[in-house]
Amino acid sequence: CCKNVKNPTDTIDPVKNFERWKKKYNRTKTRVKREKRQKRRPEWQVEKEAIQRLVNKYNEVSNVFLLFTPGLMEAQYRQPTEIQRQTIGFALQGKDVLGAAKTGSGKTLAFIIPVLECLYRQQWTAMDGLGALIISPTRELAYQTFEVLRKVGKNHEFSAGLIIGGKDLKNESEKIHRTNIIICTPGRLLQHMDETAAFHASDLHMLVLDEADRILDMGFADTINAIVENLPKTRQTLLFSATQTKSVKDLARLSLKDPEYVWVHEKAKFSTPATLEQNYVVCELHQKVNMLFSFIRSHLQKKIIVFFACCKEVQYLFRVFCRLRPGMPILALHGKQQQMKRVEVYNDFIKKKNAVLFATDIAARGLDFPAVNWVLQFDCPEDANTYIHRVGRTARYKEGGEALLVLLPSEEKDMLSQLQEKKVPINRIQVNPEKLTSVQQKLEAFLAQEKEQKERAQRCFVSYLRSVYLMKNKDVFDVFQLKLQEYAASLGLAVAPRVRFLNKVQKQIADPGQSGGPGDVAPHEEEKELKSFKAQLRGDGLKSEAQESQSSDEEDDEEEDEEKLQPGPTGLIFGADETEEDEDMRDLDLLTVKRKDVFSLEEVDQDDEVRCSCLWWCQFCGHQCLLILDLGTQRGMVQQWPPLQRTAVPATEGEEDDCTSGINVEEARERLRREDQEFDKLEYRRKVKEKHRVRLRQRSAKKNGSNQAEKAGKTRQKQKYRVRLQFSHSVKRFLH
Ligand SMILES: Nc1ncnc2c1ncn2[C@@H]1O[C@H](COP(=O)(O)OP(=O)(O)OP(=O)(O)O)[C@@H](O)[C@H]1O
Repeated sequence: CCKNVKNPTDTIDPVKNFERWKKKYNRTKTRVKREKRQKRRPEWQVEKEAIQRLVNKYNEVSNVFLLFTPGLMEAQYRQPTEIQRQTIGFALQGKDVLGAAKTGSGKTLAFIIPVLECLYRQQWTAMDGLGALIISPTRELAYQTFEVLRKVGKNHEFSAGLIIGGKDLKNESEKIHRTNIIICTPGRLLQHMDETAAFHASDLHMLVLDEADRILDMGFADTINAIVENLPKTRQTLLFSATQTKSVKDLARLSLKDPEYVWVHEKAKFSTPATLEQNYVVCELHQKVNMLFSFIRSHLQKKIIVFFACCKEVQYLFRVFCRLRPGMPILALHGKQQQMKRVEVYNDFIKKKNAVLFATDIAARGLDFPAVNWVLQFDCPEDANTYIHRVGRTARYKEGGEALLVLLPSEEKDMLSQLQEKKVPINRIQVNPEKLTSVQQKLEAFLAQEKEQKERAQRCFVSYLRSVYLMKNKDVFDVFQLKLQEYAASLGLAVAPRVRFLNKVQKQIADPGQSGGPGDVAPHEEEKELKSFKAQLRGDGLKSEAQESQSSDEEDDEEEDEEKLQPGPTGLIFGADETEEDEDMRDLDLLTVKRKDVFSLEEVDQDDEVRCSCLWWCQFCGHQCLLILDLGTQRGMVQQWPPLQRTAVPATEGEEDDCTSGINVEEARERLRREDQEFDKLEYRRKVKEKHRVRLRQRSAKKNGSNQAEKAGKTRQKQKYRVRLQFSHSVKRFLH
C-alpha cells in the first residue's frame, strides 16, 4: 500500500524535478568548496575575515551585540540597556564617547564590551602590551569593574591587571608591561608611569574614565591630566558619569576628540530610577540613633545600606549596634579599614540575603551590590549629586528599591530645594512614635562598662560635629543649630565632650578682640588661626582644601580625616576647664502625625543570633593585592604588598585618639617639622618624576615611528597565537 503514497513535494514534471535537484546540488557544491578553502587557510585569517565582516555590520550591531560575546550570554546579559545600545555602537566605530546615564543603568558593560571588542578586533596578544586602560575613582569600584571584566571576558585570552594602590612597585613592575587591560586608580597608575621604566602606554588603544565626576571631586584632575599626557593621541577615549557636572564637561573637552555625547536620561522627568521610591523624614538629631535601631528592627528580612557622614560614626555605631543585637547581620565599610578588609566586607555583603551595611560615602558611587532593598541616609548628603549616587545603590537595573533620607529640621528646607532642582521626586513621611524604640539606656550601660567604647562615642560626637562644620553649604549645614548635650546623650554619653574648635569659634564670634586664653601660642600664629577659622566659616576653608589635597583613594581621605579636621596646630589648645556635668536630656517629643508606617515593627526575640562580620578581623590585614589574571584560563596570581600610606607623615601612636582633647602643641610642631621634611622629599621626587616623564615621552615618540614597520611583521606573527574558537563560532552564528 505504501507504494501508492506519493511524496507531496514530487511533481510529475521531470524537468522541474531536475531543476530543483540542480539547485540543491550547486548549493552543496559551493558550501563544500568554501569549507575546503577555509580548511586550507590558517585559522587567524578566517578569524580576521569574520572580524572584518563583523566590523562592516557595526551599524546594525547595536541591537544585537549581545549575540556575539559568549561571556555575555553566560552572564545572562541578553538585551542591551539604553546606555549600552546608544554608546556601544559609537565606540565600536572608533569614536570618542561621553556617556551619562542614571545610576544602575549598566554603564560598566557600556565600556567593557568595546574594550574587549577593540582588542579582539586588533587581534591583540600578551606580547602587544597595554591595549586598554580603565581608570576608576575608588579601589572598590576598580575591583568591581575587574570582576565584571573577568566574567564577561572569560573566553578571551587577554591578561588583565588590577592596580589599586600599594608601595612595592617592583613586583608590579615585573608584570605590568605584559598586561593588556589595566583597571586602576589614578594615583597608582601615574606612579607606574613615572617610576616603572618598562611600563609604557605608547600602543594604548582605548582609555576609559569611569565615574569621571567622582574622579574630579576627589581632586584627581591634575593626576588625570598628567596620565593623559603620557598616552598616545591616537587612542580612543570613553568617559562615563552618572551625573553631568561642569568639571566633567571640562575634562571631556581636554581628553576627548569630537566626542559623541550620549546623555540617555537628559529629557527624563526624574534623575533617579523610576523604580525607586524615595521618602524623607524630619528627625531631631538626638532621635536619630533610636530611629535607626527601630528601622533595622522593622526590616529584618531586608538588605539595607546606611550612609553616615564620617568614619568615626560608622565605627562607633557599628560596634554598639552589634552589641544591641537587632536581629540581623551588621557590616561596616569605611575608609579606615585596610584594603583587604574592605574587599572582604564588600564580598560578604554581596553574598548576604539580608544584612545591614553601615558605610561612609566610599560605598556611595558605582558599587553594585545585588538586591539592596533600602538605602537609608542617616546623615544628610553633602549635595544633591551625592544623594543621587547614594540612593543609586538600590533600584538597579529594573529592580525596585526604597530610599529614606533623614533630615534635621534645620536641613530640610534647603536640601529639599536642591533635590527639587535636580529632579529628584521625594515625599515627606512621618515616623510612627509608637514604633520607636529607645536604645539610649542600653548605650549608657555599654559605655559605663567599657572605657574604649566611651572614647569611641566621644570621637563619633566630635567627628560628626566637625563634618557638619566643614560642609560647604552653610544654608543646609549649621553646626550652631545642633543641640549638643541632647545629641551626646543619644550616643550614650552622660556629658557632651568639649568641642574645642566650636568653643573657640563661638568665642571669636562673640568677642573678636579677645585673646585665646591660657597656654596660648604666639600672637601672629593666632592671627593666622583666626583667619583660617573665618575662612572656614565662610565655607571656603578646610573642606575644600581637604578635598583638593586628597591624592589617591578614599581610604586615605578618611585616614586623614582626623588630621585635616583639626583646625590647625595652634588653634585648638585653649584649655578651657572641664565643662560642668549637665543633666542628661531625654527628649522624646516626637512627630505625631502618621502618614506612612515606616516602622511596622513586630516584636522580635531580643536573643536572636547576631551574626556580625567575623571577617572584620582579616588575617591579611596590612596587605593589598595585585591580581594579574589570564582572562582565558581564569588563572589568577595574587601578590601582596604593604598598604599605601597616604599621609605625608604617619600619625604617631595615640594621635588619632586626640580628637576629644585638642592638640598637643609640641606634638603638633614636631609633626609640622616632619611634614616639612617630607614635603621637601616629595618635591624632589616630583622633579625626578617630571624628568622621567619627559624621557618617557621622547621614548614613546621614537617608538611610535618604528611601530608602523613593526606592525606589519606582528600581524604575521599573530597567526601562531590565535585560538579563539568560541568567539569565532558565535560570530559565524551571527553572520549566517
Ligand atoms: N544588558 C544587561 N542585562 C542585564 N543586566 C544588566 C545589563 N547591563 C547591566 N546589567 C546589570 O545592571 C546592574 C547595574 O549595572 P552597572 O553597575 O554597570 O550600572 P552603572 O550605570 O554603572 O551604575 P552606577 O552609576 O551606580 O555606577 C548590574 O548588576 C549589572 O549586572
